Amino acid sequence: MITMDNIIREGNPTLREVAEEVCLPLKEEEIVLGKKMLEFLKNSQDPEKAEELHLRGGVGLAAPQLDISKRIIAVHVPNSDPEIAEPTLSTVMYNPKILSHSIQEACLGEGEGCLSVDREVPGYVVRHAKITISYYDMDGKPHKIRLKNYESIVVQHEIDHLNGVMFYDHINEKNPFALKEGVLVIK
Ligand SMILES: O=CN(O)C[C@@H](CC1CCCC1)C(=O)N1NCCC[C@H]1C(=O)Nc1ccccn1
Ligand code: NI
Repeated sequence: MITMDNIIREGNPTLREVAEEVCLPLKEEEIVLGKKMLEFLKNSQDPEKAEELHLRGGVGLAAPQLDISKRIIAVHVPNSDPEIAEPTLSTVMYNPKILSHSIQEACLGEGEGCLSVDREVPGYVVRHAKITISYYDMDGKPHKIRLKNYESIVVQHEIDHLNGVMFYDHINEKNPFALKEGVLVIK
């Protein structure tokens, strides 16, 4: 089972590498890894398990964060409505690829963090507001989906990890909270 001890921190060169695509059909170990990444996210969002296992709550995880330089990400985005248990997006993506994106940009009003970054880095991380992505799931099935708002931000943060990009690379150094006209701020 994945715990915080398995997550590498900034300074580890793997976080700055461009990860390798996985080959289809997926290897058994790549399917098992995907399942374990998704399980980590679910555990991290379960109060009891998170406390017991000392997990920081996460909505996304990329294989490079486990020192595995492969293009595999997992996302488990809970519904913003606490009444609804069903997550809005919960899946493992192999070879995720942004096919197209909106001109409009967006950022999280609270900025971003990263399980591989043990410090606060204030500032807006401006990303594409909407993206169309392709990926393969654990069964090797191809998907093409459109994402917007919070899910779009989460997936972009994860795909960045596959390209050696950290969230703070996007923050305006001169004025971290500078916002161009028309950038959507997501609460
Ligand atoms: O690459 C992947 N990562 O680095 C884990 C990150 C991914 C998100 C950061 C911004 C967009 C994707 C992550 O999840 N976090 N960042 C650090 C601490 C907080 C945590 C988080 O946002 N938790 C959360 C949010 C809502 C509900 C439940 N938990
Ligand atoms: Ni991260």
